[in-house]
Amino acid sequence: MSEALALEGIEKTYNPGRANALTVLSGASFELAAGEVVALVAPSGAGKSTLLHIAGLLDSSDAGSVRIGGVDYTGLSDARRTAARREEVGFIYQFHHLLPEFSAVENVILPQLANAVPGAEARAHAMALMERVGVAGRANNRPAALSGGEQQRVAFCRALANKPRVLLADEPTGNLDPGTSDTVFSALMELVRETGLSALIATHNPALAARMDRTLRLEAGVLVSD
Ligand SMILES: Nc1ncnc2c1ncn2[C@@H]1O[C@H](COP(=O)(O)OP(=O)(O)OP(=O)(O)O)[C@@H](O)[C@H]1O
Repeated sequence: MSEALALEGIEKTYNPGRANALTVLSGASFELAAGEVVALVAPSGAGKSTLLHIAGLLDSSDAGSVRIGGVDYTGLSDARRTAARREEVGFIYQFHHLLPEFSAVENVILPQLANAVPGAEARAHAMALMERVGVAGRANNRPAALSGGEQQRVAFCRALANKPRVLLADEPTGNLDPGTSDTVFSALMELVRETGLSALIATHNPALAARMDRTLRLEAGVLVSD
């Protein structure tokens, strides 16, 4: 199976050399195969968000390497890393972070325009994604007019709009009540499976973790496979 994402020996210390220095990652390594969906589980504050930000090239590590699609981005220019982030990675956060002044469908179209997809094609793709997760009927509403579950479904569509190689999600349904979380998570999993996407999904919820292919635990700065 080919590799979608690989971390090797990732180290990260906040405030290095200071009295409040905090080592969060101390040699974290793992590989995500193409099409694999992996749960990332750890106690609060253990460093899940830090790890996801480094894996998605939003933050740099102090040591170690990040490969996406076989390309090692360690030490590459900010321009290369920014382009890879836009083309290869989709992010979903606990809160939707949709742009409030744009409609739901426009939020899904915008990242495609940044990748030079023609407008009509971007709109058709956005509507197809929104149809698949049951929010096409809300396409022309602004995020504030949508329910929490609908907002998060639109955020899934936005993350998948550029057909990324890797999806990174940080508690993607953590902000929703348990019932809504379950149905919205099912919609996400269907979308991920249909598109054959590789995903690393942080969750505190053991029932959601059990629905993924395997679980990685972040313990004392390293990743341990269950
Ligand atoms: N920019 C920063 N500067 C200093 N310390 C930070 C910074 N970002 C995170 N930390 C600290 O690093 C540790 C790991 O944070 P991180 O957000 O990665 O944890 P997490 O596992 O995602 O937590 P949670 O599950 O609560 O979201 C925490 O103790 C946090 O306070």
